[in-house]
Order: sequence, then C-alpha cells, then structure tokens
Amino acid sequence: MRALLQREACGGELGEKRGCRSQDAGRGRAQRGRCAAPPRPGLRSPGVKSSRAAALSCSRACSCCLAPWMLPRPSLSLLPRFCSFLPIATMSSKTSTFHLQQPLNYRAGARIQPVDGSHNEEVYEPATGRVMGKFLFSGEKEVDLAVQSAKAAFKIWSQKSGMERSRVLLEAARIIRERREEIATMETINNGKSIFEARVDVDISWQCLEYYAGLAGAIAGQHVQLPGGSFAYTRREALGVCVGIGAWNYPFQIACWKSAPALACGNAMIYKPSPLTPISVVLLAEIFTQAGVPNGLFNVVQGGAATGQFLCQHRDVAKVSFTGSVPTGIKIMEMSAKGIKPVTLELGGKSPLIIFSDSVLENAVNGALMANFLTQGEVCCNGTRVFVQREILEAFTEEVVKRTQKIKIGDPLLEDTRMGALISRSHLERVLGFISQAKEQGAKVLCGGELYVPDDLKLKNGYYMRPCVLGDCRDDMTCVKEEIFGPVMSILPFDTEEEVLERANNTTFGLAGGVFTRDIQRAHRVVAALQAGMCFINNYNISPVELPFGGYKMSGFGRENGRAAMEYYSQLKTVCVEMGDVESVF
Ligand SMILES: NC(=O)c1ccc[n+]([C@@H]2O[C@H](COP(=O)([O-])OP(=O)(O)OC[C@H]3O[C@@H](n4cnc5c(N)ncnc54)[C@H](O)[C@@H]3O)[C@@H](O)[C@H]2O)c1
Ligand SMILES: C[N+](C)(C)CCCC=O
Repeated sequence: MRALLQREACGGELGEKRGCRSQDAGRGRAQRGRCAAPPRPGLRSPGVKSSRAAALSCSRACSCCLAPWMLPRPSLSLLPRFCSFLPIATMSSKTSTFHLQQPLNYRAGARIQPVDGSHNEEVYEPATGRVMGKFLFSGEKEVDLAVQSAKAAFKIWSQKSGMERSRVLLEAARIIRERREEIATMETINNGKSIFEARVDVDISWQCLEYYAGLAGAIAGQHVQLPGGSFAYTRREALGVCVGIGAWNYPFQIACWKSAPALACGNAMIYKPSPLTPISVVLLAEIFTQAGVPNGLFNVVQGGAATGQFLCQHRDVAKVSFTGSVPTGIKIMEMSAKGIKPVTLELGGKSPLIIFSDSVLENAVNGALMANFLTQGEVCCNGTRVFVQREILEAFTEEVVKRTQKIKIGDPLLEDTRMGALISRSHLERVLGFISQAKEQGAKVLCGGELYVPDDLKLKNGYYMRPCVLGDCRDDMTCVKEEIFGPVMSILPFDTEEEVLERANNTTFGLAGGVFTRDIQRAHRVVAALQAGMCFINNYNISPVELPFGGYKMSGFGRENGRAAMEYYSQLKTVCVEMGDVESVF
C-alpha cells in the first residue's frame, strides 16, 4: 500500500507508525479499562448525559468513557494497540511534519494517476498554512474509466446476498476502528479540526458501517396474496453506480454516510471529495478493498466542479448524493434532472436554537456552544440563530460569553485544543467579513471575532480566529440571515412562543432546529412547528447513526443515516405472478 502522507519526523509512513513506539507506550496499556481522564468541567450528575460528557473529555476512547452514541459495540479490542503506539496523554504534535504523496485517485482497487488529469491543485494544512503537496484534477476520460470499473464491480456485488455484503462492511468497520488514530490524525492535518473531534468523526463513521451492515441482511420485499392463488411480491433492488460528492467539513464521515448505505443496498459508488480535503477518503477506499469489496466497487475521483459535472452527467450513473452548498445543490439537481437521476441533497442551513426562560441554564449554554463551535463552526446544521427568552437574556449571554472566551484555540493535534484552524485563508477572511458587516449593521461583538495567532511560530500562518458571540442582533441583519459557516453565534431576544416560531421559520433554509425548555408539552409543540428536518430537544448536534438526517426547504431532501437512507439507495420492483389462465378482454 502506498502511503498518502509521509512523516518526516520518524521517517516512516503513517500507516506503518506502529513501529514508532514511544517511551510512554506502557502507560496507555496500563490505563485501559479505567479512565484517568479528568471530568469535564460542568459535569454534574451520573447517567447518560454525564457519560457523553465523559466521552467528550476522554481522548483515549477507553470503554469506560465512550458513550453509546460514539461507542465501539462490542468493546474496543484493538485499543491496546493504539495506546501502545500513540500514548495520547504525552503525544506531541505532528503538525507541520507530513507531506502528501500522489496519486490520490483510486480505481479498480488501487491508487492511480488520472489518465487525463487537467491540472495540479495544492493541498494545504490549515493549522500552518503550509502546502502539503499537490494532486491532479481528473478529466472526463478518467471519470468514464471510474464508471466502467464501478459497473463491472456492481455486477458482482449486487448478486451477493445481504449477509455476504454485511460481513464485508463489518470487516471495513473493524479496520477503521483499528486505524482510528491514523485516520483522525490525517483528517485533522487536512481539515484543521481538533484531533479530539476528528476521533469522534471516525467513531461515527465506523458505527455507520456497522449499522448498515446490520440492515444489509434485513433487506426484504413484501408478499401479496391475489385472487385465485395468484400472488405478487416486491424486490428491493440496487440502483447501480451511485456518485457521492462531498464537502470539506467532515470529509471521512460524509464519505461513510454515503457509501455505507449505498454498498449495503448492493450499489457501487464513485466518490469525489472536496478538493480542499482530498486525503482521508483514499484511506476509506483502501480499507474497503482490504475488507473484501470487489475491485472498482468504491472508486475515488479527485477534482473540482468540472470533475463533479462529468460525474453527474455520465449516462451510466444511476444516482447522485451530494453534500455541499445550496448554489451547487441547485446545479446538481439541474444536471440530474436531465438524466432523470434521483438525487439526495444535503445542503446548508441557518438553523434556530430556541432557549426558553425555564431551561436549565447550564444545559442551554452547553447546547448553544455545541450548536455553534464544533469544527470551528463549519457545520451545516449549526444552530447559529440563538433565540433567548428575554427574562434570561442577560444571564445566558454572560455565561455563554464567559465559556466561549475559555475555548482553547490552537494546534489541532494537541490533546487539549478544542478549536483548530478554519479550512482556508479565503474562508477565514469571508467569516471575518461577516463580522465586520454585522458591526456595521448594528450588532455588538461580545467576544472574539478577530484573527488569532498562536504563540507557536510554526502555526503563525494558520487560519485561526477567536470564536465570536454577537449581541444586539436583529432578524434583518446579514449575519442572522446567511450561512456564515464559521464560529459566529448570533443572539436574538424573544418574548413569546408564537413570536419566536414565526421568526425561527422565517428562512429559506430548513436543516435543523433546537429547543431548550423544561416544559415537555411546549418542547414537543415547538419542534412540531419548526420547519426543519432534524430537531433537538434539550441538546444539539449529536448524531447517532440510527437517526435519519436531512433537510426541509432549501436545505435539501433525501435522508442520510437511519433506515430511511436505504430507500434512497434502492428501488422497488413489483413482480405479479399469475397462477391460472390468462383471461383476455379481446
Ligand atoms: N446538509 C449537510 O449534511 C451538509 C454537510 C456538510 C456541509 N454542508 C454544506 O456544504 C457547504 C460547504 O461545503 P463546500 O464549500 O464544500 O460546498 P460546495 O457546494 O462549494 O462544494 C461541495 C462539493 O461540490 C463540488 N462541486 C462544486 N461545484 C460543482 C458542480 N458544478 N458540479 C458538481 N460538483 C460540484 C465541490 O468540488 C465539492 O466536492 C455549506 O453550505 C454546508 O452547509 C451540508
Ligand atoms: C456530526 N454533526 C455535528 C451532526 C455534523 C453533521 C454534518 C454536517 O455538517
């Protein structure tokens, strides 16, 4: 296997770093099973919630800390290996030590250079602003070769039973678990998010594969009795070659959310990641091959808009699943319409989070932080319009500002970092531009909102900013109407339930929404009235793979995760069987 990234420090390939032992190797092993992680501040009582908080504060993924939504089931038998080569507690940062190795396309079970690569594109490390390497954008011929290879693999894979497919997916999930630290490190280096969050993303990813492995064997049709002994049955069949196009904020996770249900249903997939984050999906492709999928079943085609268009317009592509912005989603839908191809569109949002005065304040503050600052605020479903009932506006704002100011920004590979670097220089400037405009329109910056330059010299060209809380916001401000996709929370006071619902729904987006209240009837009444596909009561931004995820309105349609996704990667055939003679009306 060729390495994607080469590490200067130990001179070995990342995939081979098991030999790169540290003097603290034994410590991780000794601590397995009993976590010594300090409790997260604010952790108040035992139970489900506290175990999730513990999981968030534990960097070792040890079984005592992991909460059910991010957990190895069964237990992480591979943990000692991680602990032995990466003693988390003392691991020093590897930021600025990796170099990208070409090629990054993956076709027919191997990494290859595209046959008609149009041009080279640079890959950046957001934490340092350093160019890690270059890779080629794919042209039309390469896209066609990937489709042909996927078609051949589809013939084999679609004939397998659900249980056979299930076993391969389970093996892929096992390998992801085994390589958790390596994948998370790579994601952090390429995306800029904290290693702490990247590990959670990897856990959600292998859980997704396990979940769909479980459903693969359960795919079944219906039997219908007809008059005279005749009958009918339905078959749920695969679509064929599906295309997945992803965004840069959750590169590995998005690829798993698409490929797991696609492969479980018997399809092949060609995946095009964002050109900003081309790396981790190649690992996924290698893992699928290692797990036993036929060569060509999961291919990776690197490129930008033009490559994406070749994929969407290819006559042998049966379906397109897209995650990205609304403007690109519109183009994808237009292209797919010409070929009558079904599409799943997971698009942007500007979601409301409604906090009533009877909320548990500490939970509401935690919820607002979770709703705004994961992955540097670059999260589609973030609850960035935080509506706070006037009675608690002052107390809530004071606490949220205090907590935001304490967020540890910096080298994303360090264990205690909670906010890393934004994806690119231009995106950072765009986010800061929204804040300047908000000030001009009358908002008050309560904290953050400016560039952050870490003390560590190697990080001085990284794309960091201090997370921002905006007060004195009004519904007509740009920062309240448009998706910023950065760490910017807008606080908006409200007085009544009726008023806040009207304002919360006054948007063309409809991805998510949340409510904090102790009034159980109000909670359900409010989420029923919210025009959003994913709603949270007394929490925000958790994403168990069992739950369908997707938007209303211009945030898209179709669903990822949950049983629902199986319907979007399969089609229904009805077979009508006559047991008697044919009676003709002619
Ligand atoms: N709803 C969700 O699940 C979800 C998840 C993550 C991100 N997002 C959204 O994604 C956006 C940020 O991601 P982004 O900047 O990568 O989005 P983007 O729309 O710019 O790009 C997304 C992908 O589409 C490709 N692309 C661009 N133009 C194309 C074209 N004409 N034809 C085919 N492919 C094309 C890009 O190369 C990339 O791979 C935000 O709006 C965010 O809300 C949504
Ligand atoms: C895992 N989260 C935080 C729910 C994000 C889902 C993907 C959206 O960008």
